[in-house]
Amino acid sequence: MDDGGVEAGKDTSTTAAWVARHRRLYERATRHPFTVSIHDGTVDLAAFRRWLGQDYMFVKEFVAFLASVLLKCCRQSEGSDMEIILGGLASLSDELSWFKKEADKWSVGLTEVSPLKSNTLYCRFLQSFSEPEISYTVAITTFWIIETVYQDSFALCIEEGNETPPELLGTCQRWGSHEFKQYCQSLQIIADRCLAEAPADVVRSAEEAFLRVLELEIGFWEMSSSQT
Ligand SMILES: Cc1ncc(CO)c(N)n1
Repeated sequence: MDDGGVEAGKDTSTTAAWVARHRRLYERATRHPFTVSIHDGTVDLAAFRRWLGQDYMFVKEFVAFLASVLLKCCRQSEGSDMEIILGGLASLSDELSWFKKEADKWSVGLTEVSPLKSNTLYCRFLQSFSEPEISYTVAITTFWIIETVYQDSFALCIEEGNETPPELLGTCQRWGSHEFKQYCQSLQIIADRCLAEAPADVVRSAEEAFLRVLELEIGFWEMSSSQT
């Protein structure tokens, strides 16, 4: 069987194998023209402001999603995963305050923002995780890839040689930092452990969710950068 050498083996984690196998889609999500334009310093600030307002709404829904991941964790997992997820949930409190401060800075009225189509679609996907039938393995894998797309996207914008506008560096640092990367890696370790123990149909569902997140993230960047 020719799998391009990216099938999960003893040395490769399942999630790493998926990133390799779906490299092009992964890069469309993490090297999108919108975030690349932040890195290049050519970003349309109207698009950035649109992203900010939409992402605030997304993060509020993400809180509920994470609460459902936490609940599944408490019900289905022993171990120390709970502390990591709880830490992530707690840091969203800080993040919501940050959004409000940032919105002030950019004169974005958060109360007047209504969700655009791609955001609504993404939020609906997040809401579907409140179903108890969706397993902890699928949920934690989804959580990992959602965070990782932002981590990878914004890490580019603070890499050496970036032309990122100084007033956007705080945003990029929030998700692009080494600390956030370590957090994503701890989620990846949990996801891989769960996937290694999961039956094949659960692994298949988790890979489908992984792909769906990449598509939704691309849609979210598209929505932010579109002129309408
Ligand atoms: C759309 C989107 N994806 C991922 C994250 C990371 O938390 C975010 N804030 N927004």
